Amino acid sequence: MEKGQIRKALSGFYYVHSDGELIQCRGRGVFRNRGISPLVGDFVDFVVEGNNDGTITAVHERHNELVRPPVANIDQAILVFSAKEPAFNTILLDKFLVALESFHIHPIICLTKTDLLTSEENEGIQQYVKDYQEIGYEVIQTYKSDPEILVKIEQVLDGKTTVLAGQSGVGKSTLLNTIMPSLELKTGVISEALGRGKHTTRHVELIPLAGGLIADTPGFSSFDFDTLEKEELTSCFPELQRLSEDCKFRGCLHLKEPKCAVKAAIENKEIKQYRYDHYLQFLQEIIDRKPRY
Ligand SMILES: Nc1nc2c(ncn2[C@@H]2O[C@H](COP(=O)(O)OP(=O)(O)OP(=O)(O)O)[C@@H](O)[C@H]2O)c(=O)[nH]1
Ligand SMILES: [Zn+2]
Repeated sequence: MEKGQIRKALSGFYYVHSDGELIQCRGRGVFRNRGISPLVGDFVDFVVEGNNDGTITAVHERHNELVRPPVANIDQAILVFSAKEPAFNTILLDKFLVALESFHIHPIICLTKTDLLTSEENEGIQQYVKDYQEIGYEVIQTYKSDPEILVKIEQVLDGKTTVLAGQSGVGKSTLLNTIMPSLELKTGVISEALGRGKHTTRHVELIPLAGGLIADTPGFSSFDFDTLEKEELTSCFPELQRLSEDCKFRGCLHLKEPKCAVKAAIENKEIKQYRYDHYLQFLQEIIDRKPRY
């Protein structure tokens, strides 16, 4: 029995990477019966049968998985956000950050379309960049055909499995094409109107790049708070999480509890008011959510 990782799935075959080779494997019938379907990114056991062919016999436990693109065991996401067109929006940014944190996918913020900013607009944006860097997020700034982009993200990609995430039109495909010109993804096509993205016919593949793996299909373009519990929200805001260790009560939601370190930090202007406001807004969305049965 051998071990490897599924790097690509196509027409009923899984291409398992093992010892520097790609072995074409079939899934076993048992997967279909149990409703498990192997995903790109899965670490698997397989048996070799004949010349570079094999059968997957077991799928190892997943660290996480995404639906769009369908890929498992992701370390990090490059969260693509445009500085303009569509406008930079901290609520949406925080929503994506919370989503990724809740999936245990490390977010890296990539600000695109910086070429569209006037110097005045850029000043405003740079203030936000500073805010997010102070929280601890890495922020990469770039624009279409930025000749420096690979240098900027090389270190980030090294040793990690990365996906690109972000809302429609922010430049995800443009960025992927710049770092991997051989992909030739279509850009600027508004396809969501038909209810199906232009990427649905593409098969996701994990491609080696700069010492890591990157999913060739961007995705993860929206998120609601369906699966998040209100007690988990603090941990999705790194600066609140750090402070909450000093809150008097375990499970403090930082609303009106006495001796709350988060409220104190707001008073002292140690953390940004808008981040706390977004925390409150998301908390309310979770509280108002219809119970799931
Ligand atoms: N001016 C400018 N335009 C850009 C930049 N990046 C992307 N665009 C344009 O923005 C539009 C959308 O870019 P895409 O790369 O298709 O965006 P996307 O995030 O892949 O969009 P979806 O596939 O809908 O999710 C295209 O017309 C791009 O040419 C940039 O840095 N500067
Ligand atoms: Zn508190």
